[in-house]
Amino acid sequence: MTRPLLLGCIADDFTGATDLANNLVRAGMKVVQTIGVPRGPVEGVDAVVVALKSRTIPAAEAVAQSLATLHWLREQGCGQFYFKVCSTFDSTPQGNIGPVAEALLQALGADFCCVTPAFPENARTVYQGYLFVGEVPLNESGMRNHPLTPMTDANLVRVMQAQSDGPVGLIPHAVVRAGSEAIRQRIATLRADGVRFGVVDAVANEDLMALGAAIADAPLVVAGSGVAIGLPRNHGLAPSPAAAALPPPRGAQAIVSGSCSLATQQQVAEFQRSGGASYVIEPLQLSQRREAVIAAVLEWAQPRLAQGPVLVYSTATPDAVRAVQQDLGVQQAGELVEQALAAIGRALVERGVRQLVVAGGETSGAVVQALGIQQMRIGPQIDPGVPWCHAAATACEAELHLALKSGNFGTPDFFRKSFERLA
Ligand SMILES: Nc1ncnc2c1ncn2[C@@H]1O[C@H](COP(=O)(O)OP(=O)(O)OP(=O)(O)O)[C@@H](O)[C@H]1O
Ligand SMILES: O=C(O)[C@@H](O)C(=O)CO
Repeated sequence: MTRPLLLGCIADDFTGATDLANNLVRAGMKVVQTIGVPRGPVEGVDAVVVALKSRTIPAAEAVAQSLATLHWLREQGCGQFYFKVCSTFDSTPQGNIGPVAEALLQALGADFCCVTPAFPENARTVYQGYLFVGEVPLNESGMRNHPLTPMTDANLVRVMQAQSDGPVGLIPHAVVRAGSEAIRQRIATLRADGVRFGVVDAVANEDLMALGAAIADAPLVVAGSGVAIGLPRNHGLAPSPAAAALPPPRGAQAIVSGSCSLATQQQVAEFQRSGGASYVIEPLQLSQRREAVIAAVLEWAQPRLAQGPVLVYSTATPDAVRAVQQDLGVQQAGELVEQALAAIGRALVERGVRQLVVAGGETSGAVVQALGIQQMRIGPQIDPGVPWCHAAATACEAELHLALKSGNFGTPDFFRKSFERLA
C-alpha cells in the first residue's frame, strides 16, 4: 500500500456499491469496487467500495461479513468508514441495517453515527425523518410491494429503532439547513443524551454537503450514496472527468433483468416497445425444469446477439410475484430466479457478450459472482446512481463492460440509452 485509504466502504448489495462508487468518483475520488473482501491490498486509490450481498441474508451473517470487511479495511489504514444501504432503506425489523450498524460502531469503539438514505438527485429525500420517493412517502411507493423487503413505514426513526438496540434520534432539516456547525452541535447533544443513531434530514445536495463537512471526523456513516458527494472535499479533492475513463467497448450487448420494481417494469416495456428482442423467464417453469428453460433462453439468444441488445427478464408485476412466492416461498423464489439469471448472464458472456446491463441489486450480485468478477473500475454515469464499470478479468477469460442498475433507478429508456452512452 503506497498510501492509506481515505475511505473504506461496505455496501450491502452490488448495485448499491456501484452507486456509491459512482458518486465518490464524480466528487473526485479514485475508487475501486471489489466483489467481497479482496485477497490482497488495493493500491493507488482513495477509496475502496467492498460489495457484499448482505442486504437480505440472516442478520448474524450480514454482521459477520461486514465485520470481516471492516477488519480488512482497517488493515489498509482507513480512518473513516461508510456503510452503504439502499436509498429506500430496504430492510426488515430483523435487520440488516440496525444490527450491522451496531456491530460496526462497537468494533470501532464509537458510540454514534449519522444515518440517512437521502439522495436528492434520485428523488430520495428525508424530511422530519420521513423518507420520500419522488412525491410520495416510502410506504406509498412501489417499495411497499418489494419481493424481499416490503417497506410499509416511511418514518425512518421508527424503522431504524425497530431493528436497533440503541436509541435513535433525529437531526431535523432546520438544523441541517443551518449548516455544518449546527449539525455538529446537534450530534453532540444527541450523543450526550445517549442516542446511538441520528437520522438526518436532507432534501437537496447542499444539505448533503453540509452533512459531509460536519462528519469529517466521524468514524462511521450509514447512508445511501448521497452522502458521498460531500466527503471527498474533506480531503481537498475536487471533481475530475479523467477519473471515469474506461477502455473502449467491444462485443455483443445484453440485458439481464431480475428486478420487479416499477422503474424496471417501465424499462422492460419501453425496450419492447422500441422493438428490442426480449425473452421472459417464468419462475414456476424454472422450478420444474431449470436446465431446459436455460437452454431455451440461450438457443433463442444466440442468433440474435449479432443484431443488437437482447433482453432476458423475470421482471413481473406485484401480483405475479406474489403468486410465485405463494407457490415457492419468498426466499426460494428469489434464489431460484437469481441463480438462473446468473447462469444465463455467464452463458451470454461465454457466447460473446462484452457489454452487459443487469437490473436489480440481488440479481446483479448473483450475476457478478457467477462471472467470478473480483474488481471493477468505475466509469461514466448513465443515469444518477448507475455508471458503466469495467472488469478486466472474468471467469470466462474475457474483459467485460458492466452496468449494474439498482431496481428503482434509471429513466424508462435506460436499456437502450446505456449502450448509446458507452458507444
Ligand atoms: N417473477 C418473479 N417472481 C418472483 N420473484 C422474482 C421474480 N423476478 C425476480 N424475482 C426475485 O425478486 C428479487 C428482486 O430483487 P433485486 O434486488 O434483483 O431487484 P430490486 O429489488 O428491484 O433491485 P434493488 O435491490 O437494486 O432495489 C430477486 O430475488 C429476484 O430473483
Ligand atoms: O441506494 C440505492 O437505491 C441503490 O444504490 C441500491 O442500493 C439499490 O439496491
